[in-house]
Amino acid sequence: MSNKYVIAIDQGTTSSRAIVFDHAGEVVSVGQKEHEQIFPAAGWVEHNPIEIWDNVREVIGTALAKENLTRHDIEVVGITNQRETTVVWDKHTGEPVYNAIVWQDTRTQDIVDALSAEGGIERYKDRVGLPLATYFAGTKIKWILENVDGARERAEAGDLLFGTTDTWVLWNLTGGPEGGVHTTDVTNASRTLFMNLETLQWDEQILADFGVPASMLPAIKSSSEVYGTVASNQLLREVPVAGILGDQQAATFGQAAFGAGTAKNTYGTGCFLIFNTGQEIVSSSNGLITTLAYKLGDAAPVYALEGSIAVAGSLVQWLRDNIGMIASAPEIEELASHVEDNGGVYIVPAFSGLFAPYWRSDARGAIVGLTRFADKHHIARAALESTAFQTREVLDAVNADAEVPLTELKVDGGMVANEHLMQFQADILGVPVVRPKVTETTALGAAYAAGLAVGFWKDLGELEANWSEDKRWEPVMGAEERERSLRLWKKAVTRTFDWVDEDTKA
Ligand SMILES: Nc1ncnc2c1ncn2[C@@H]1O[C@H](COP(=O)(O)OP(=O)(O)O)[C@@H](O)[C@H]1O
Ligand SMILES: O=P(O)(O)OC[C@H](O)CO
Repeated sequence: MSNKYVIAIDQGTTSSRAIVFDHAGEVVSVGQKEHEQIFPAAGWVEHNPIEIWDNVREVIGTALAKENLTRHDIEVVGITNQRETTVVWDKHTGEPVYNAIVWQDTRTQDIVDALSAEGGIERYKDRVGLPLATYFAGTKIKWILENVDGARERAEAGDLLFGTTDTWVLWNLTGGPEGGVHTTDVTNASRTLFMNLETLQWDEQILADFGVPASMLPAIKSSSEVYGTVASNQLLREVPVAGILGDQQAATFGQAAFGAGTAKNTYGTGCFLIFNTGQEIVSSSNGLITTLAYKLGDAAPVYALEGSIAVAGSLVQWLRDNIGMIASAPEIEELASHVEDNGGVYIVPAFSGLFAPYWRSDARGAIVGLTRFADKHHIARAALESTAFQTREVLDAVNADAEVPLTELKVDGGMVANEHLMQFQADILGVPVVRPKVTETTALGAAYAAGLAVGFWKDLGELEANWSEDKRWEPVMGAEERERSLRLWKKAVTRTFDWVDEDTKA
């Protein structure tokens, strides 16, 4: 081992981070910068890809500078990313043809409706593991081709490239128009609606149905191999880039959830529970999606079931930015602690419809159970509780699909700093919730994938040994109370259905 460290780039929904890790998996240095959330219309969410790339370069510089590191201290680069968020750009100039359309964006509902007219939303589920939904990248590519002037012609002429933000960062990092590597990994490819889960190749028939030219799509590689080296005009020049994992899969890897039957739940902008099913492709009968967990070089792929929850920490952001109820996200904990319970208030944050296990794009957010008694403390509490209830519903789905119930849940992500939420989560699940010492599991997972490819770490056993428990919350709520509040939550969920119709679209 010539160099001491691995750097991971975590291109997330709210910010980009660069984190330097040592061989023990400990954080050595962090650079982080938020980017603008652009909301051009109700249901539309965009990011500026140029801002994202500028921020990625800046946070790499910050992380190195803080500890006086240079590229010579860094063995390898790993990339992890918000998944599904779609960038289309000109391969000759590197100019995006449109802003990045973010995973939460619901503008492609008409495309989903048209495609599902034949075969319903599960039309492609057997092949790709996903229902047709606005969430996935394929619908967003189609929207860009149909709505950006000249995009279809340029794509058909072979001038445009598509990528999720892993690919956008990799292409720019490795030279952009001058030889940039146009590649993604199996985990990101599995979020497009275009990758066949068995062959791990793009499905030509689905591409034809969507009208998307194959020439736009990146090569699909494993999650852990050398894709290229950083270009000569970058700070990390000549360092190999050797790991890519979508952020939720990266967190699974960083939590050392390697065996079939292991799981983790990440509480960030959204909340995503991933359950490792090993080499088996399990099709859910309970509203989960089937996805890739990871693939290490030439080894067989590892699959997973996933419960995707669109809104978790972003509800806290919404209370901060749109309502002005709090000045910072952590303040919600103090506010919620003023009351013993939610006062009968439930918030169902169906801002982008509801993802797992409902997949109801016609749902929109609701606050129910309001009386003159309810105040901001109850609202704060209900906001936090909504994340815990949504997690309970996806855990129930996992347990129903897997038949062997999970006996504890490993957690990570920005919201797990919230002790109140973690206790309530254990109460509502009825199983312990366990937080590891390193909660930057997303970046750690990408670092691990990259480090394994170049021998910085030798095997999964070495990574497992790095994992250690920080804190555990045991359930204390009685079963009757748990089931009563769950019934009320489910009643609240039904109140959000059927909201989107011709009137709301007008
Ligand atoms: N103490 C807290 N209590 C509740 N929510 C929090 C707290 N701290 C951060 N958050 C929420 O966590 C999210 C940030 O988590 P992070 O894992 O960085 O997200 P992402 O990777 O999606 O960008 C934000 O949505 C924020 O509102
Ligand atoms: O940026 P995060 O952590 O909210 O993750 C976003 C997911 O990858 C979306 O599928």
